[in-house]
Amino acid sequence: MKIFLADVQATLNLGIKLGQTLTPGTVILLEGDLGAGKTTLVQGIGQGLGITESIVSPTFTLINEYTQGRIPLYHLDLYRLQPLEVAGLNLESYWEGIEIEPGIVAIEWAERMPYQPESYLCVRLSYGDNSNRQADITGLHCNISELIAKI
Ligand SMILES: Nc1ncnc2c1ncn2[C@@H]1O[C@H](COP(=O)(O)OP(=O)(O)OP(=O)(O)O)[C@@H](O)[C@H]1O
Repeated sequence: MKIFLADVQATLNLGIKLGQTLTPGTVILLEGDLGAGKTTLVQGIGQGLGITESIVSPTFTLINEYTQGRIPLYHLDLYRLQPLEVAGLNLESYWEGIEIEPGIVAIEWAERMPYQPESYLCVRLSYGDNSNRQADITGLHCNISELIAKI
């Protein structure tokens, strides 16, 4: 499904709806060029979850965890890593909920993952004309039609 995002608020609004709708254990793979709007979407997800802390890209910390919302938000950014380094991170523990409370796992630069979870939502953001953006939402083994009906 393709969604036109006319401005920053439209990107935030999409994230807000996702944050209000998604269930614990959902993995969102975020793809798109530099500045395509990945972090903005996660900021919207945070708002939708009721997180009031400011959400910044974890480019250097790799993972930021926010636990004050409806369910936890785990925000990862793989930009600085090579696939082999990603492979050593044991990211599965985030979506399998091992030793953590299950939440939403949002992964920026998911293209760098050498493997993917068994089920996920993928949001690919791209530049449109006049500096707007487009989101292309796909999914694997997740009920995407039910989700899309809600957003
Ligand atoms: N729909 C939109 N239309 C126009 N500008 C937008 C839209 N969505 C987000 N932006 C703006 O694009 C800029 C980059 O957004 P953001 O930082 O979220 O991108 P990013 O994909 O996370 O970048 P990076 O790859 O560098 O981490 C920000 O200034 C943001 O406000």
